[in-house]
Amino acid sequence: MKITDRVYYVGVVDWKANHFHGFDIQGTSYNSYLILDDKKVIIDAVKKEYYPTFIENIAKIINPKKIDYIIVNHAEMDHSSSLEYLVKDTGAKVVLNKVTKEYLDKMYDTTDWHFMVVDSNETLDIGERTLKFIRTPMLHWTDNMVTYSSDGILYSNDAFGQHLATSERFADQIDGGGRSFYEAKDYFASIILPYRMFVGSVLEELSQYDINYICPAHGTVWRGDLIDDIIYKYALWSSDVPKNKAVILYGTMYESTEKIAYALADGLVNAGVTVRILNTESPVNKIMNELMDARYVLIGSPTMNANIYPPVRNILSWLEDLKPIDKVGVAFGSYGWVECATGHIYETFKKLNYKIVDDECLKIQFIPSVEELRECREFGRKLGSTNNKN
Ligand SMILES: Cc1cc2nc3c(=O)[nH]c(=O)nc-3n(C[C@H](O)[C@H](O)[C@H](O)COP(=O)(O)O)c2cc1C
Repeated sequence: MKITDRVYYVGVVDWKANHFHGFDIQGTSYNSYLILDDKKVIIDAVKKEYYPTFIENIAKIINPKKIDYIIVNHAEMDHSSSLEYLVKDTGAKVVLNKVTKEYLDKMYDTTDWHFMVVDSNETLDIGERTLKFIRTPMLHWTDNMVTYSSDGILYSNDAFGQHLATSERFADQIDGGGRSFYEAKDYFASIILPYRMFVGSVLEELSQYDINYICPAHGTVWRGDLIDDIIYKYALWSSDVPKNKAVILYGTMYESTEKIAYALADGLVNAGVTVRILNTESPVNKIMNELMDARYVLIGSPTMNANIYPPVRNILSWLEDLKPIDKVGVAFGSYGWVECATGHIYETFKKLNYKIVDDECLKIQFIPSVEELRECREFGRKLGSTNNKN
């Protein structure tokens, strides 16, 4: 499939992927691009099991033996595990930075591979186009880089990517880009978020280039007005500026904690706060997608075996790792005889430096009464009405 003049999509759409290291997805794609200039270049590869389709896609356009270079922007296996076959079938030189080389040498038998090791800002002339390599370490591995082609194409690897399986190749072809933006946010919230402090300098570096297409390694290609929009979104998502929004997460065995969650939501909505309620067993990427830009995080858990309910503990550990910051934290829950869950939630809030708002009315013995729920509703209303800006 053609992206632009003599640039082709040769990647593979994975329609059936529903899991990606702990995240729930509805398919994805492993994107690879073929540039036909004086030199023939492949940018990034696909997962090993999709190699037959990948090489067939290439062979439909050019004899694979004519490929001169394979650019490897990132060593992660979803892009690299087919390289052993691709290098053998093409005989092409592998262009990568020294960290990526170190990782590939560990992962595969690279004894017979021919390498060209490049550093940030080095260039490679391939005819009419010049490729420039720009290191983007920690977005999202230590080895990442992007490749800018002088015809205005940024091959961004995982940055600006989305887990999305579609027959359309361009973001603007699906809901005017809406679906791609949603999935890009999901991807950012679950994969890029802990490294968001590195995003600003990368965006600044990229601002000096004319970009007509952003071709990521997953999902759809950004072009036209959507380029500025996705760059703006990356700046926004990495800024930690919250909306007047509350995310209420809860686990429950017999729905008492759920009743508290709904009462808190009622109060917050009354105070004009946007509310999202999610069970802690929801996919973590869906939770993080909503939570990332919320001001209030309210987490509820029943007490179970003198401890926190395990599905809630699980989400606390994701929070500690992905580190969404600058939030107001509230813990709540139902218990039978001795309340033990909320202390664990507050421990996480403290680690993340959240402003904690606490009240005894949020710990309820067994099934909440009408009066207890009224108090929770009132708590939610006050929380949303007070200026809790950190
Ligand atoms: C398997 C199990 C273990 C429990 N362990 C405790 C406990 O150690 N301490 C306690 O105070 N309550 C305990 N409870 C009681 C629950 O905390 C109580 O029923 C609470 O209302 C459940 O809230 P939920 O309806 O949101 O699940 C336990 C309940 C179950 C089912």
